[in-house]
Amino acid sequence: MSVSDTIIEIKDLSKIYKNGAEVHALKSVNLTVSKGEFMSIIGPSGSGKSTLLHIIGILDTPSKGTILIDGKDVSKMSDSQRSRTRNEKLGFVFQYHHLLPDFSALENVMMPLLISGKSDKEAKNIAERLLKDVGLEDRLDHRPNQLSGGQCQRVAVARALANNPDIVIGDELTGNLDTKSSEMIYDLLRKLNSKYQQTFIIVTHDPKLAEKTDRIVRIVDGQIVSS
Ligand SMILES: Nc1ncnc2c1ncn2[C@@H]1O[C@H](COP(=O)(O)OP(=O)(O)OP(=O)(O)O)[C@@H](O)[C@H]1O
Repeated sequence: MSVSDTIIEIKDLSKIYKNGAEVHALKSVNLTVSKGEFMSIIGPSGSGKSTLLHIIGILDTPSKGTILIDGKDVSKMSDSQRSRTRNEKLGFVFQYHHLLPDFSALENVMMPLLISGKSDKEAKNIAERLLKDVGLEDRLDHRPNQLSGGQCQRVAVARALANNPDIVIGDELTGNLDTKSSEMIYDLLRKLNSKYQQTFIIVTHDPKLAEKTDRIVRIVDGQIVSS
């Protein structure tokens, strides 16, 4: 693998939470992720999956070790550089969709594009294309309460892709959905991964869903035990 194929490089990374009893949530984790990988992180409850995902998403900082995103050391960045990198390079989908209830599907996907300075017309074109990609071209004007749970998550996926991030992160993104809708979302992610060549990193409890990804990273007690 050449250096330019690497999008995330994690070296000797540890996370210790110190509120009350010390918890060693991650212990000397090493992980290299290539551009365009479709990867899942699995492991028992409390094993450190979300902690690792939050550090990759620049939502949290390691206690020790380094994380390079696209060759840049995130641990050495100022707060404003961290925010900029997060906005430019990362897209997020969480267990709950966090869509704005008073806005339509189209407006929810347009929102991050308008915030990043796109014109109304550009934002609308991109949002329409992405909502078509997730199979919701006939639901553009529906608000979240007029959509099913699976459809809301599909809007959330379209919104995460709006600013064309290099890395899309999903934390138990199908945790509230039934098996059929969950599988549909994973098949959709696979399709988007092939179409846009973005890197997908998804935390899940469900080994059957993880099987749908190209690489499974298994964490037990803060350590990667297989990859
Ligand atoms: N903010 C925090 N403060 C203190 N301890 C924390 C904090 N967040 C997580 N932990 C602890 O760190 C460990 C790893 O938690 P983490 O949420 O990363 O696990 P997880 O594998 O994602 O679990 P789950 O599958 O149940 O969501 C756990 O023991 C947890 O109690």
